[in-house]
Amino acid sequence: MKKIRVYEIAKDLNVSAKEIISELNKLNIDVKSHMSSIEGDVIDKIYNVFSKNNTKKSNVDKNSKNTSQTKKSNRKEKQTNKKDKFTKENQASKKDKVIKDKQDNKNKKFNNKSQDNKGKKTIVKNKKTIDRNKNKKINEDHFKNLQKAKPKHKNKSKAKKKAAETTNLEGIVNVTESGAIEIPETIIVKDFAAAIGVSVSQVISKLIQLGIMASQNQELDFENAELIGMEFDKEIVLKSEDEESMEDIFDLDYEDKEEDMIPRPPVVTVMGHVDHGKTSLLDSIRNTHVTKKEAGGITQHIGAYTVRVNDNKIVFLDTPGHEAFTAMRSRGAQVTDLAILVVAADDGVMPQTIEAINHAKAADVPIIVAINKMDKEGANVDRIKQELSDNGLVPDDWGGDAICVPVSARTGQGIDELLEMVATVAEMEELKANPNRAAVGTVIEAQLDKGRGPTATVLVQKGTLRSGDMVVSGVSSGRIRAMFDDRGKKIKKAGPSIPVLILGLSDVPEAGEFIYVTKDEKTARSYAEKAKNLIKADMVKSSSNIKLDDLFNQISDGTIKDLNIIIKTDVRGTIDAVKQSFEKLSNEEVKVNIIHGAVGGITDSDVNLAAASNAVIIGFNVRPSQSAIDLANYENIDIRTYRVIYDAIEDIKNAIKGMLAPKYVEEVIGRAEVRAIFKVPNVGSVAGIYVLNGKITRNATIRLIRNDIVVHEGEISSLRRFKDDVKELASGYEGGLGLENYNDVKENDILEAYIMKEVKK
Ligand SMILES: Nc1nc2c(ncn2[C@@H]2O[C@H](COP(=O)(O)OP(=O)(O)OP(=O)(O)O)[C@@H](O)[C@H]2O)c(=O)[nH]1
Repeated sequence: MKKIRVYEIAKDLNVSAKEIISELNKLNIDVKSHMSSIEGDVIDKIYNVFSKNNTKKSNVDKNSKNTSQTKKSNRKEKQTNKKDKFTKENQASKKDKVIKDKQDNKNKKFNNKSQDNKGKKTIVKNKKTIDRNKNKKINEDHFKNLQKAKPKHKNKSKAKKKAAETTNLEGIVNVTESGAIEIPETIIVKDFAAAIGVSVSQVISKLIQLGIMASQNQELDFENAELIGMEFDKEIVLKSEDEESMEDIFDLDYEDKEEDMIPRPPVVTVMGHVDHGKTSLLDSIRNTHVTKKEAGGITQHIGAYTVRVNDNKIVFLDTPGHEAFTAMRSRGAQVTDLAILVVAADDGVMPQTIEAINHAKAADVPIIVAINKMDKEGANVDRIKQELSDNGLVPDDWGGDAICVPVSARTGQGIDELLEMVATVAEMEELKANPNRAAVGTVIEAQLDKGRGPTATVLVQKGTLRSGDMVVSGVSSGRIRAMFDDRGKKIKKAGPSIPVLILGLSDVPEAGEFIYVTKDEKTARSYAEKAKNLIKADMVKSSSNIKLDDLFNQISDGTIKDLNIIIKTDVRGTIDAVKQSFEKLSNEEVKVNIIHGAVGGITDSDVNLAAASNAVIIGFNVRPSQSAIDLANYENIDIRTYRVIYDAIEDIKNAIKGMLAPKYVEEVIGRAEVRAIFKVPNVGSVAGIYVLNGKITRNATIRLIRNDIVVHEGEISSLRRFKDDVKELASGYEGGLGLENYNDVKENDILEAYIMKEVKK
């Protein structure tokens, strides 16, 4: 039988899930949350309660079946419904009132700048005729431009570029042969206004009439854009994805000629098991102290440092060591020319040592082993060499090709020799790059700095990066406002293999993402915009996947329970690390899914996603906005924030314990004797009791024992001491006790109180 979730009906009826639940409860139908589902005639009943017309209901039917209809026709239908709502908004029907009340409440609750929609609507109405005439003129001019820019020849990208020069919306908007305007899944309000050739304020006014408060820089989804388009008599269609790669379209990278290449410094990653001394080794090499400053004493972020050995430079990436950072570490190995594998001489080859060996091997990166903590008692080089051999890394003095150097980060023993080995191996690798070209690099780490905005550590790989260059990395673009080297010194340029911290990006880029210098601002912006739309489309896809049959069926079958998590962090690299750690907590009964991860504070849209997919939100070093907190309270969404990953893992572990089908055992907490019976009008019998042992609590279940036989079992309806309601009565006290739906209590009966206690697995 077809099932529909409460929130889906709420959405369709445009009322809150709470209202639906309360109506269902009135109908004696037991539903607990917006994720509960109802079926059969209950669906009809609830639609009747809300006096819904049949068209709407059949929409939900169709959506829930989700079979034959294409996405496009669904959209069309929804659009027609919305359009109806939109144009008939002044009719004071009951439904409209519900919608409006809800909207007003929402605005009051979640939008600090609550506005008087009514007033605005009147103004818009009066201006409507004038606006329409004005629009006509703007539209005609605009369309002339767009039509002019419409591709007339076969060379797609050239035509696109030309179109963009006129519309300044390259990569975002196109005009089809039939004159329809192609837009992506989401579009910025001001871009949309430009695309349809009306003023931004006109679009915003229409949005307000739809109950959407949006500024010119906010995003509009396709459905609303389509609706607004109709108001201006424009056909809006969804743009199909390009198959050409973004880098090709924007002409951002190319192969260098051999004769342009010159030697560059090696980039080295230090890897190894937790606490084997990676940070200490780098400290010893750089002679600074990093460990003390780190939260929880664990290296959380990738840093990069340049050191000088004789006349050569070596660049070190300080990759974090704990298992939680496996994903980041593997990224580190990909930009790396050489890996130093730290193995503590007193501890030996451990799981993460093996993992590190595999990462380096997969990336085809040579490994130098630093056998650390040689100053410690119990340091045993031969044992370590044996263990390395057992794991496919045969030391050179044992006939293999793995160079092993015994060191001590504490005393400095062997450090010079280690660096010399690095320089020698790097020389054999003949590492080269062309410094005279537009720079291409990789983002090693990125974060949101309170004072300076988005910052990124970039490892330049080709060309020379300069302060003032226009760059783009995924969705983030901007002109480099300032550039610093690894010692915090402001610099003007950086060549191949040099790590730099850059300021001036629009957003926090993703660690592991390429960063390109572009010829101008327009190219960078268009690239970033396109990347944003691609990601958004992916997110829409993946979030709707979560809501669909798969998950739903799995949960309702009871074959699997899912814990969905949304992660928000201050640093991009943490997302993958946390994702891995959390997903490892999955077991046979609970599956942990990270459904979304992003950098930045916890916003309303995170809460909405959590509500739609029944997820909890976990933040690292970020906080929810006030409106997200309000919305989360309203939607009953759990938001948890942490500073250290391990605390979060601990909490999730416990949450999982709670989610595992709990086992309960009965625990008797006390006994009382009935010494008198009182008849209370409108209430029934109340037993005057004396607590013999333990205690009687208000939430306990009572077993009524008469002559050693259980004659009744049930809940307590009242528990009093003198005239006051109490939560419990302790041993030796007297009081009054009423039993739910039971009046046949007799003197000398024994009341045994018990609770059901969960047994943790
Ligand atoms: N005796 C001795 N102790 C060392 C040496 N190197 C590191 N340690 C100690 O080992 C502990 C771990 O060192 P870290 O440098 O933090 O290890 P790590 O591998 O960077 O650890 P994570 O960042 O947590 O992965 C610290 O207490 C260091 O003082 C060494 O050569 N000799």
